[in-house]
Amino acid sequence: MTLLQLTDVTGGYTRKPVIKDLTFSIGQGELVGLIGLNGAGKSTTIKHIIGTLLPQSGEIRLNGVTLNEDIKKYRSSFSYIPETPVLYDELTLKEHLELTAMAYDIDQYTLKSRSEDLLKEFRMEKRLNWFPSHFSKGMRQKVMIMCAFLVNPQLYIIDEPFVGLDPLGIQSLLDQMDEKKKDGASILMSTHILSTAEKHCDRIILLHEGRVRAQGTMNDLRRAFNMPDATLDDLYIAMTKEQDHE
Ligand SMILES: Nc1ncnc2c1ncn2[C@@H]1O[C@H](COP(=O)(O)OP(=O)(O)OP(=O)(O)O)[C@@H](O)[C@H]1O
Repeated sequence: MTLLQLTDVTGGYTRKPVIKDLTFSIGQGELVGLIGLNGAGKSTTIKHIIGTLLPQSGEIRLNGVTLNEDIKKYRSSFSYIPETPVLYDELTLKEHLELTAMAYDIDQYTLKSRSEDLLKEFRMEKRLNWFPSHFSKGMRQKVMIMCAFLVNPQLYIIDEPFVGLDPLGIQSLLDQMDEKKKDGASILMSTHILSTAEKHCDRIILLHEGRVRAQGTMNDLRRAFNMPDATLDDLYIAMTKEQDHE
């Protein structure tokens, strides 16, 4: 079943569009990678999906509704992990988790049991009463990740999840993502770590200058580029060369 559907979405920050005629979908239980060069429009696409930017034309449906039709249903269907962590300086890690629970109507019992698992998984149990100013970059990222997983939504939207995490943190995140997928949740992640994307994504969307250059499984992409044995790195470089010819 389709959870997220973008249809001919054009949008950006000014009247000049950054993303153009984007059409793609994410099904239940799917991990989809959003891949493209710096400036290709990955973060801009994500901003449209989470509703901080509105499409100039086209439509985004999540769980069957657009943001305008049912803002509550739309918003509660996803959680978002931004590229740069956004934390409250005056709240401890524990308070960040509590605030998230409050915002999403998560009861105390669920908060406690989910938090315990996440704190252990991300090796943050001893830092519950710390403030963000004492966290390293990776730890700040982990706070955002834990808050997103605490919510247990149908769709996770993750912008550049692996930057700043140590190898254990990356493995924990991949494990969490795998577990959520098994429970039927969907994940959209943008990343430049192509080997990880190739290994873990069910489908990949290759964005090029704001348009979908190709999408599908690795085999679909290989066919689209006519490169039968290519890795995602090979395909990516081929796409870059297309740009150089223009
Ligand atoms: N706040 C903004 N206002 C105006 N233009 C912006 C803004 N943010 C990004 N852009 C422009 O939108 C285009 C796409 O940027 P975007 O951040 O979506 O790329 P990206 O694919 O996420 O890149 P990266 O891999 O570097 O994160 C770029 O040309 C960029 O200059």
